[in-house]
Amino acid sequence: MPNPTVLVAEKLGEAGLALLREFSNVDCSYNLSQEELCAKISLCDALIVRSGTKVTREVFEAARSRLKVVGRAGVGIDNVDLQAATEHGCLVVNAPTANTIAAAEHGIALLTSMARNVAQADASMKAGKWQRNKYVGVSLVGKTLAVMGFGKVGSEVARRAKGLGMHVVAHDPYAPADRARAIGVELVSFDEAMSTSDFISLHMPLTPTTSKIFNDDTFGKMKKGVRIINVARGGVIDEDALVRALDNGTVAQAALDVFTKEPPAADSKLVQHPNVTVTPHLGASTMEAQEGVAIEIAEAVVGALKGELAATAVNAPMVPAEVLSELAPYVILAEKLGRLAVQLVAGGSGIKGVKIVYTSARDPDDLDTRILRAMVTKGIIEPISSVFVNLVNADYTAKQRGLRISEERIFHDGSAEIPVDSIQLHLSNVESKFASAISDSGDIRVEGRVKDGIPHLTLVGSFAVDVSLEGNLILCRQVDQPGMIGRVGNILSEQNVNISFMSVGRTAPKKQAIMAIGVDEEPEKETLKKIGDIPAIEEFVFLKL
Ligand SMILES: NC(=O)c1ccc[n+]([C@@H]2O[C@H](COP(=O)([O-])OP(=O)(O)OC[C@H]3O[C@@H](n4cnc5c(N)ncnc54)[C@H](O)[C@@H]3O)[C@@H](O)[C@H]2O)c1
Ligand SMILES: O=C(O)[C@H](O)COP(=O)(O)O
Repeated sequence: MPNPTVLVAEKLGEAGLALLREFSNVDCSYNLSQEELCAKISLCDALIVRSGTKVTREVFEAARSRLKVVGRAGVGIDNVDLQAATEHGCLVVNAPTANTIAAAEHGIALLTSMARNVAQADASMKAGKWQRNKYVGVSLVGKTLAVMGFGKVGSEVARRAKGLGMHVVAHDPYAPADRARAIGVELVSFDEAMSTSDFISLHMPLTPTTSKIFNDDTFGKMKKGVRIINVARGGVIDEDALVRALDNGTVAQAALDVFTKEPPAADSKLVQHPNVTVTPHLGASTMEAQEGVAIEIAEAVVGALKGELAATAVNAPMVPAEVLSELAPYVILAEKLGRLAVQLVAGGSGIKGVKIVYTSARDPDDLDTRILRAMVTKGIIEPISSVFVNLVNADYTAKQRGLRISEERIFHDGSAEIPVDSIQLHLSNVESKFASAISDSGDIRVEGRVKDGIPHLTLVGSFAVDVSLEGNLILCRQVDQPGMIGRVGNILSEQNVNISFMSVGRTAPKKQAIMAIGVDEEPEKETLKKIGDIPAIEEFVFLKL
């Protein structure tokens, strides 16, 4: 396999680039136009951007399924079309933590410099003036600051503002009250935050709900002479309404790091307003934050390219690293069971319903099965289509194909140290090319377990077997009689096919049995035919795992 290619479309810290280069070909091409990006992207396995690149549906379409991961070297993913990414099975990862402090510090820098007219006074002095009376500021101590969006950045801003002696309230419909209480911040309603605050600092993401949430109506609810800081996203403010509020004195000052359109027009009334302090989206731009972000995103992208499940996935379930490592062998088991089950289905017999049954000693809340369900889906769909299925698009792809996947948990009286005792797949309303795979309830049924970290097949239909799920598998149903293992073994060894495992499960001595044989190589058709010709063998199937 050639090394993957990573297109880095915006400036990234050296430490991140070095990590990427260890594993991939890195193409640093900055300031690409949309057309240039679309032209390049079909040659790339990963794309890394900051906030300056729009990763639109057009980009995903132009990638023609090669693009596996988009890494956003920062927090905000409003410049990436997540729906299009998901539909194309492209994972989007971000670097959510490394620039938090930088953004919070920039928020505080804007707050303090705005209150004391630092930028305006500096410009005035550089223009040769000495205007001490013009630039009298306002004090922060004892004033009320409303933090709108009490997430990572918002809570760090709150913590720092408390240190400046401010009274801090916060509004965030999703923030836990105990986190606010721990910092000494009161969570209040939107309207209360608007009407009681001297300073309002914005820290929410740009979403359809927050778009232009600060508009004529909300400025109308604010205390006259309020001061606003925005280091979140320009789009949360209706910028024309803010200019009106500044002009009529409702808003005394604003300090803005972010704009609806970046860069804003040179003659933007907002940027040029005398009561507005602006910076060109510098919140994350410290040496320390950029090195941290570069490393965070490079690790996430390399991990995703290696097929590891990302802990900072934006369009896939976020699964903590410790859960990922604990579930790793079960992830393999789930995919192999799916792969195996679909190969047992007779041609022309479309699969509609799949039930996944987990037996586990864990409390349902302690077992996150989303990855396992995604991997079963991958195992079922990939062998019968050209679609690339991963954690990102598994549910979407299943739905598109009319595949209903349900899950059931059965409590197993064992150790809760082990996340899953067994995984069973039931494929309903299908015929099987290996009749013995049909269980008493009429479904194709396979079951597996993890033993010593290795996935094993433990049940086919109603037959207990025990064979590790590696390489390829031959399943034979035979009349249980001595010498069968030797006969099949001889046929395979004649063609130099190495047998890795063998297991026989029978209903009763001398009755029917299922022989499961693990083989490293794929036997030729002629060899398989010879096995089928053994009189005691009633049916057999060759399965690729
Ligand atoms: N200027 C910069 O360079 C810079 C740097 C870092 C982050 N940011 C931006 O800052 C914002 C916050 O980043 P973060 O890392 O703290 O994200 P975060 O996800 O940790 O926090 C966002 C918070 O906003 C809350 N929220 C969502 N909808 C809300 C609403 N309608 N009203 C109030 N709160 C709402 C969420 O519950 C969450 O707690 C993002 O927009 C991010 O893109 C900008
Ligand atoms: O969302 C973010 O992380 C910040 O807005 C930083 O964006 P940037 O990487 O373009 O500086």
